[in-house]
Amino acid sequence: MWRRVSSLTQFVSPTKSSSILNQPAYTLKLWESFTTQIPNLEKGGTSFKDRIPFITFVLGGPGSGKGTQCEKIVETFGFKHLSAGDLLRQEIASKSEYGSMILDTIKDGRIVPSEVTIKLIQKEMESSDNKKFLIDGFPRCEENRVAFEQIIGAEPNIVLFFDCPVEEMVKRVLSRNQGRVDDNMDTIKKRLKVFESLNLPVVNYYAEKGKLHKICALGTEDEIFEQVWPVFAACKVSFIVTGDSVKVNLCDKKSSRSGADPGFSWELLCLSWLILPEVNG
Ligand SMILES: Nc1ncnc2c1ncn2[C@@H]1O[C@H](COP(=O)(O)OP(=O)(O)OP(=O)(O)O)[C@@H](O)[C@H]1O
Ligand SMILES: O=c1ccn([C@@H]2O[C@H](COP(=O)(O)O)[C@@H](O)[C@H]2O)c(=O)[nH]1
Ligand SMILES: [Mg+2]
Repeated sequence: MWRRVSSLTQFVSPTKSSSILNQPAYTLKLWESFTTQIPNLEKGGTSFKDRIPFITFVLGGPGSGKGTQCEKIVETFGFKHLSAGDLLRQEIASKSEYGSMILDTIKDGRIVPSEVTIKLIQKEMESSDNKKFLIDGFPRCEENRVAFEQIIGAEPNIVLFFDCPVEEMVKRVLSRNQGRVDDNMDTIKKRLKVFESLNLPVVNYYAEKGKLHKICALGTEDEIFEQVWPVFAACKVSFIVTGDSVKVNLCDKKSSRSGADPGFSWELLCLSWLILPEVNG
């Protein structure tokens, strides 16, 4: 038996709401893709295979902290992290047919052909049980973006953009010390040019579509995550169907955070009215 979740208004904070997530239709779709155990109402069960992926693109210049924040998002919200750069570096390490081309391209700060990168991302997405993906450092240009939509047949639900001053990015990359072939001044200059001329148009495209969440990438890692957290927190609600009742749990990490508000929970409100049939009368 389904029961309407009561007292949802306590979670609703309209003043903090994000424009895109305010739309009921979008919210419903977002919910379907974000929840890991959403009940399949028609079949009366949970269909993991049929779940729609929830895709987050994570964008920002070299050294802006994408990878660092992705680790925190994974830890807190259980996403699968797919760093396009890491996938390409794995190709180099495995000496695959594209390995030397990828190495030359990365050394020169250029962009690897879309088909190569997307094939690697696609393989990871298809083989993952997790359907919530953080795609880090991709798309790098408009051509990447269009090719992803065509090949994967999906658009991102959310786009994060880590906005960082150039001097800070250079400082971070030069002190990264991970032995990357592109962490040197010569390549950094090229990467920054590519970022400005090719990455930023993608960022602007998603801003115009209302999907962009711009994060100020200055500050400590924790301070930055304070801005990232609310973007996902409103979606992180798990359903536990137990017999004739439905429990809704807000993000379990909420109480451990200092001073941040989860933002809003229009999702919960919409769920109350749209998803859960009121069987109990
Ligand atoms: N908020 C921060 N303050 C200071 N240093 C940071 C911060 N966030 C990350 N770093 C450090 O900066 C370096 C670059 O961070 P990270 O690798 O996460 O960036 P990135 O955006 O993934 O870069 P790239 O695009 O080159 O892969 C790392 O050494 C990381 O430890
Ligand atoms: O989608 C992508 C992602 C990366 N590259 C190339 O790899 C390097 C390093 O990428 P990071 O995200 O900084 O790890 C990047 O400069 C490009 O040369 C790519 O071509 N396409
Ligand atoms: Mg990175």
